[in-house]
Amino acid sequence: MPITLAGHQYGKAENRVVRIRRDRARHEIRDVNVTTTLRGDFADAYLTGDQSKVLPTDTQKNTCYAYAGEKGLDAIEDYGLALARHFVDDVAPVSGARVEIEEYAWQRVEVDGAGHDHTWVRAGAEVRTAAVVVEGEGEQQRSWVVGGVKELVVLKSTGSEFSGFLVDGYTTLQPTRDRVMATSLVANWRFTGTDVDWDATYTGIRAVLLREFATVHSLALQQTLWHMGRAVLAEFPRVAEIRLVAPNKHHLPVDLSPFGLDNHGEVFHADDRPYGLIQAVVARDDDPGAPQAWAFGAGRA
Ligand SMILES: O=c1[nH]c(=O)c2[nH]c(=O)[nH]c2[nH]1
Repeated sequence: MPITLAGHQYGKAENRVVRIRRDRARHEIRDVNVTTTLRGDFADAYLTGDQSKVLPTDTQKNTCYAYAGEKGLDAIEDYGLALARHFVDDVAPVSGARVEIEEYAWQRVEVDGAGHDHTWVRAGAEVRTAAVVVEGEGEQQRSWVVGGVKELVVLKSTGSEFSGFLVDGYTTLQPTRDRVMATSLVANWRFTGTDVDWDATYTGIRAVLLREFATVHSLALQQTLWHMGRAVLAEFPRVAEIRLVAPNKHHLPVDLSPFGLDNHGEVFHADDRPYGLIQAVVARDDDPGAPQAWAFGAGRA
């Protein structure tokens, strides 16, 4: 019975790196979670137990910390590119590297109307993300950068309806012209290149996603996602494609009539599960696509 090792990759997941610039009165903080994944000439480690080509995952962890110290840690996309290029360029058996980063934002504590120099409070629930892939050597080398945000939790208390849907013998849902719509958005956008003002683009895309969620009168979460994705592509020429995943966090009006009360559409049960899961990929017509950019590791989709 012929059996082959059909695929492999390995790396260090979730290196928690905090870089604080303390060489000035006003400190700066960057707080990230980094996952490295290497592909290459590593089959022997699986097939015969020969480790001679294996760069230990412990070394990969050390490299994440060393690069934060040596090269600094500013935009996570740049940090990811530097790490991925290092593994591919400087470690012989590595033919491809993928670096995934989550960033936790901190906001300066306000004291007497001013942001404190060295004290922060965690900002927002959402997490900025980046996934960088570098493959190949020299002239043949190619890179892909996917920026993103996850756990961007939003809710609108009107301006959303859901009606006119297909009805069959199992349908019980009543159409509504006015409902609460809420989601915990995951958005990932693939850049056309690496010459990008990463921080400004992140701030801009986040703002466009929120603006569209707020201002589109929604006939369905599907339509809202389409408007969000289309607006990002229209306003950010360096984005080739955006992928959106939105759990529909249902808010169900509670029947208060047993208590002799009218609800007036104001009291809801925030349902935990099940939830609708609505997804969209919005891309430019002339974009050839890049499946290499999307192979997420670290057990995450
Ligand atoms: O925005 C929605 N899209 C759906 O596909 C759907 N299905 C459902 O039951 N509620 C909703 N809401």
